[in-house]
Amino acid sequence: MKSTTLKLQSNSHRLRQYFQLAKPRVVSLIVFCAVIGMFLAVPGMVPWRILLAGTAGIALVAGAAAAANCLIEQKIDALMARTRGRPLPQGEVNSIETLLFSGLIGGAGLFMLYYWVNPFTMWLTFATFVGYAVIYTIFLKPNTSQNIVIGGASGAMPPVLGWAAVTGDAPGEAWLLFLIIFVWTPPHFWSLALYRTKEYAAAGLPMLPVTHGAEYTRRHVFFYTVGLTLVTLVPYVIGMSGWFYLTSAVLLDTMFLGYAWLIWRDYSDAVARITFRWSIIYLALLFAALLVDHYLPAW
Ligand code: HEM
Ligand SMILES: CC(C)=CCC/C(C)=C/CC/C(C)=C/COP(=O)(O)OP(=O)(O)O
Repeated sequence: MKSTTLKLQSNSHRLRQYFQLAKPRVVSLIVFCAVIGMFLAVPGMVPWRILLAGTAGIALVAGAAAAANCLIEQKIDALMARTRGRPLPQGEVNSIETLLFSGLIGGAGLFMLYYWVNPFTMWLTFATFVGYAVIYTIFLKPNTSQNIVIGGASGAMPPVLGWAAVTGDAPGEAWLLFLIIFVWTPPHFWSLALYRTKEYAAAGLPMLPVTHGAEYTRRHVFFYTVGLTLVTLVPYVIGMSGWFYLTSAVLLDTMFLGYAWLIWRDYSDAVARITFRWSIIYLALLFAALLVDHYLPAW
């Protein structure tokens, strides 16, 4: 009896470790943005098969990409306080197990997308996987301070994937949502990098504050946030969204600009931490506003 309980406990511990490899918190916001892309693609309800298989497929492939990133970066992860506790540096799982896990869930996700959604979405999602797990993780991240700007393209793909899942197409509106996440990524990441510069330097990663200094990075956070503000107004300007979205975007942008201004002109690690946390809440609320606006009667 006691040994059965212990075995169950250790099984659930192992499951939790595998779950952690898939970076579940980041992936949940990615999936949220993809699902909103699905709803924005059509006037009425998204067909259930597309909603369920599309969501599960994109989540599985995003989780596989995150696990592949953990596999490739295990040595670097062991060097940084923020990432040291991950399952690979802790020895909770090994490289082969991680490879199998990533291949298995990624393969299952691609299969679902191909057969239950459409082949176009499967190929786009596969390209996104390669963009993050190979191009960003192996080539960009260790080699250029623009790593997250270029690599941000794969993180920005979810709304396009969602849109493609429903329509089999990727029109301009979907790419506008892509652009929002693309321009959001630098202030999101660089605010974290600013208060973790020493860790990145110790790990030998050429993140912007390591290569170009804090002042340069702080200015870039501010100007990217100005760019983000402008891009987030476009859905209203082109008639894709209405007043509810515009009001929400202006409020959210004002907060973000306020934090970004403080980062530039009155920096403290505490402000950078808050800005990083805010960037996540901001993106979730902005996409939620797009969704609510989509179903509100025209104002
Ligand atoms: C190249 C693009 C990106 C980079 C370099 C990046 C980097 C990071 C880093 C370093 C963290 C800290 C995780 C930690 O505390 O251990 C983080 C957290 C987070 N990121 Fe990003 N990110 C990117 C894109 C995205 C995208 C596209 C999304 C969602 C649409 C996203 C959502 C999140 C969320 C929700 C968290 C919080 C996770 C938590 O609380 O554990 N990120 N990001
Ligand atoms: C198929 C699909 C939708 C894929 C999505 C790709 C994906 C998981 C993008 C998220 C970006 C992300 C977790 C960046 C973390 O940066 P990092 O890896 O530099 O952070 P770390 O230092 O925490 O590992």
